[in-house]
Amino acid sequence: MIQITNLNFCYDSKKPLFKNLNLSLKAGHIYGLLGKNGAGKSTLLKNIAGLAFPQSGKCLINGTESSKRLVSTLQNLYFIAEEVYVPALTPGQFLERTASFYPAFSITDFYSYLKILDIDPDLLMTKMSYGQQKKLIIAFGLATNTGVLILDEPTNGLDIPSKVQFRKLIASVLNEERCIIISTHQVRDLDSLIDTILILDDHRIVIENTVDELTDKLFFGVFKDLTGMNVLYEEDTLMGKYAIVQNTAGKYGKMDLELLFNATTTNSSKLLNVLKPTTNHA
Ligand SMILES: Nc1ncnc2c1ncn2[C@@H]1O[C@H](COP(=O)(O)OP(=O)(O)OP(=O)(O)O)[C@@H](O)[C@H]1O
Repeated sequence: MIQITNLNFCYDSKKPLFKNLNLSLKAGHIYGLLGKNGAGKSTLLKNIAGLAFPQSGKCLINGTESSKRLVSTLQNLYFIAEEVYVPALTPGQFLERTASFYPAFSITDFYSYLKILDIDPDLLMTKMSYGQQKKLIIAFGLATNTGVLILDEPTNGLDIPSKVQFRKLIASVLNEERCIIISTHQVRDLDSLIDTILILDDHRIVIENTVDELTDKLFFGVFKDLTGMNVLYEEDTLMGKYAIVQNTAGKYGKMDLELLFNATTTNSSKLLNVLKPTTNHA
């Protein structure tokens, strides 16, 4: 659905942000995009959405370059930026003016999402708190029913009950035709939701694996003794070593996204070598 090939992008020619970045995203998945501050997550999402333009390389959505900003592409794409800005309209007025840009928009879904997220449909959006504004835009984005839904740090500003509702809603709107990409630092908010992990580091995507692929190859756990194991990353804890080891025994374990992120962004070569054979760029 989304195909990025040899993407080169920089804001300042002396500081390239992406160097020949490649990525392939399919419908029917929820992708979690992780990376350190300044790694370029928001910029990558903007390139996908046709809001930033590559110096070279291509970003295709269903075979069309998103930088062309064709109506057919834009009406099938919704991008929720990290910072939301709202006009002085009620949700109903906002819907009347903008929903028609999205042919698959569902008014029923919109009001139902507002109810679930506890948003007053009659309140002026500018009179809402930041968290309420963000939830309103999320409700609108989900109701567009676009094939591509991009959310940049969606849980920032959401309280705990709203995060729970957000997770439920996202899981409920995924279908075989929809590709959802979520960038986040709040890994604990989303680790049960994301089915494929993307880690952006050092100008490229270093991890592009499903959670199943990762838990097949890696085992996450606390160990008293790591002798004889292929230790890929370890942190000291009071209970022993919290480590990622190569899963040679085919054991089933739960992935710890935070530990994976720390491993990838500190010293990743051993870990990446273990993942290499199954890294899927299809
Ligand atoms: N409009 C812009 N003009 C110039 N430089 C920019 C612009 N937007 C972002 N940058 C720079 O590009 C780099 C990547 O920024 P970006 O916001 O994409 O990173 P990020 O991974 O989303 O960061 P964070 O996790 O802090 O939100 C940063 O060094 C930032 O300063």
